[in-house]
Amino acid sequence: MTDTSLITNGQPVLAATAAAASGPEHVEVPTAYDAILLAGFGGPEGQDDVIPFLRNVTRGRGIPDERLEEVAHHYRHFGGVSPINAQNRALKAALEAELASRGIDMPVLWGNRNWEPYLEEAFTEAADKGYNKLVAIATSAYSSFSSCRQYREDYARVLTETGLIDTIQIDKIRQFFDHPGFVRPFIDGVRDGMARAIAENDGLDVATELQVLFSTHSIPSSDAARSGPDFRGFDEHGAYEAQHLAVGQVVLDQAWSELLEQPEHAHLQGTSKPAWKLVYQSRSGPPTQPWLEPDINDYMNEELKGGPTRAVLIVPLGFVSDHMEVMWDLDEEATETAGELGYWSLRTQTPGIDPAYVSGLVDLVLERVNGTPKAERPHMTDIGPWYDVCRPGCCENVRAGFKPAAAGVAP
Ligand SMILES: CC1=C(CCC(=O)O)c2cc3nc(cc4[nH]c(cc5[nH]c(cc1n2)c(C)c5CCC(=O)O)c(CCC(=O)O)c4C)C(CCC(=O)O)=C3C
Ligand SMILES: [Fe+2]
Repeated sequence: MTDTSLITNGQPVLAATAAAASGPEHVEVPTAYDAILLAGFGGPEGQDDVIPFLRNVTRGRGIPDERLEEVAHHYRHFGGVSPINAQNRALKAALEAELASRGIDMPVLWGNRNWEPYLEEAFTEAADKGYNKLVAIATSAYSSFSSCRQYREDYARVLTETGLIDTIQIDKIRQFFDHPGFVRPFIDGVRDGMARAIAENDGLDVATELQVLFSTHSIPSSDAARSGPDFRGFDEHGAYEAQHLAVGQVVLDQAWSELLEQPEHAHLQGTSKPAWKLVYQSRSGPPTQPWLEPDINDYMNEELKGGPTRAVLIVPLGFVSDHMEVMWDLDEEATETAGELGYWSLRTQTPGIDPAYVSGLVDLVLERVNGTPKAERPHMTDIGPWYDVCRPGCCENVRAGFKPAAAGVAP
């Protein structure tokens, strides 16, 4: 008999692992998935889309249109067009090309949480084509409500609304913050960024005058505390902050050692790496609600100002592509703050469609197809490899309350 408390989305998880009371952490049993679901955030593609898009993002929270219009100005500034849909179209094409080049016959369906093409369309297309077992790639690398659980809740909501909850099984690849495919583009960006900082700032003392700012999306502190499974013993900022700190350290260490391998930088042997700091951006919500800090601009204005800093590298560590938060909050605002302080600054690349990232995502899918044992799964921090199946209560939103989620252990 199967234990029905162990469900992905109303269906028993693989029988081989259903015996464990808390469900499987890593599904080490091959699974014949019919298709990949690329699950995106979605973004507006013109001025008329902006408010309807923001209503979707804030669905169920009853935020008045006047307040949404305040948020809309970032989008309005860029003609009402978010770059995110074009980036997901490019990622879908790149995944298809990578799969084809490896001779893997798996279709890629694309659906967004907040804009066309919606998850509804992707699930309906899957059902029409008889694809009943899907493995999801959500375009978000870390553990938190916004970057993990909210996708899973939307799979459950949409499968329920479309009446497909008992037909389609959806699983997900593990959060990939420390997978080498995701980390490699950041290492390349930081290594090359340090080289440029040295080349463009005469006599720069890297150890004291260059700062590496790893930036990620701030989230409410209550979400941070609930990010990841609580039995892992993370501190009050949860898995979200711990994952970023661990990845930032790896990126800087690896970028530094690759820089020193270059003959023109060999003279840096024996000197100290630049200082680095995890900072946050894109805070929203009422000022009374605590969110993760420090904000990247506050950090420069309050901590770096008046010190020896001459150059900053801004590394968008929390982001998979150059979407609106990167283009606005980093390339406009943080870059302006750095300029006002007289700093040279450079924003380094996101993974986008970097070949390492694309092939890493395909490797992550194949882990699930092949049931790769945990011990053989690549991971660059001690925190990973992350779970295939989210743990009970993982990444819950205490503000919004409990909602059912697919692709995890219930509840
Ligand atoms: C952790 C995180 C990621 C993960 C990073 C990743 O996935 O890479 C992410 C991604 C994104 N967030 C995005 C846009 C928005 N996020 C909002 C609101 C919020 N995000 C939050 C967190 C995150 N968000 C939170 C805690 C809120 C407050 C809502 C609440 O209290 O629960 C709002 C509402 C307005 C506002 O509140 O400012 C908008 C418009 C876009 C699209 C960008 C584009 O169009 O290019 C993307 C990819
Ligand atoms: Fe967001």
